[in-house]
Amino acid sequence: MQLDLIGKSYGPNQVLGPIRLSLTRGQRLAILGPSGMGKSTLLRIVAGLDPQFSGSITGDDRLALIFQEPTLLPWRNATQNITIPTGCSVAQAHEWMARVGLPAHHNHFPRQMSLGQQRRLALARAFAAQPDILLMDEPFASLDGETAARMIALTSELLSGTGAGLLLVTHDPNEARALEARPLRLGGNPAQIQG
Ligand SMILES: Nc1ncnc2c1ncn2[C@@H]1O[C@H](COP(=O)(O)OP(=O)(O)OP(=O)(O)O)[C@@H](O)[C@H]1O
Repeated sequence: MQLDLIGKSYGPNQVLGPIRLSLTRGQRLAILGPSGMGKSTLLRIVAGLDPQFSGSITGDDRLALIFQEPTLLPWRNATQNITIPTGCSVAQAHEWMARVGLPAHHNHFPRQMSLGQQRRLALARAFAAQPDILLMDEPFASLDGETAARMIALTSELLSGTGAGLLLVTHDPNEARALEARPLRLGGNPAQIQG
């Protein structure tokens, strides 16, 4: 994936300036910066969710996206939350659930699962899509320290096991360090990557 961003504005407000990013399988990058700096805006552009920017994105990598909220389907059980969006088989969904530590939750609905379990299900769903690059927007926020540390370790293990790359958006440099992601700090107005 190669991003050549010239700029991104919301109406008259230019949020992002020129930014070049390139990322491939096996590489890990973290976009750091304070609240409101444009981190989520940048990730949404990379994810293809926001076509309204000037510049270009090239590459045919398969992407999977994880937001802060697990964004699960409330009326589908855990297995269907993986099979429906990814098109994988039930057996594959169950295998991913086992890998994230949810072997006994096949028929649970999201509301019957803790936030930490829902996050693990979202992680299983993302990997079931067999991404080349995983895009994550503050995925460990609002988890207690121990749960966040376990999720980070699990994410790192699955990235290494599958060879997927990572683009992580976070305000927390410790998360980037724990995931061995190269930190890129957004700053300035409009925001760019600072030296
Ligand atoms: N849909 C929108 N319309 C107008 N302005 C927006 C929109 N989305 C974001 N912005 C503005 O763009 C700027 C960057 O927002 P963004 O959410 O990308 O920042 P962030 O670094 O991800 O912040 P946070 O860490 O708080 O999530 C902010 O000033 C925000 O108010």
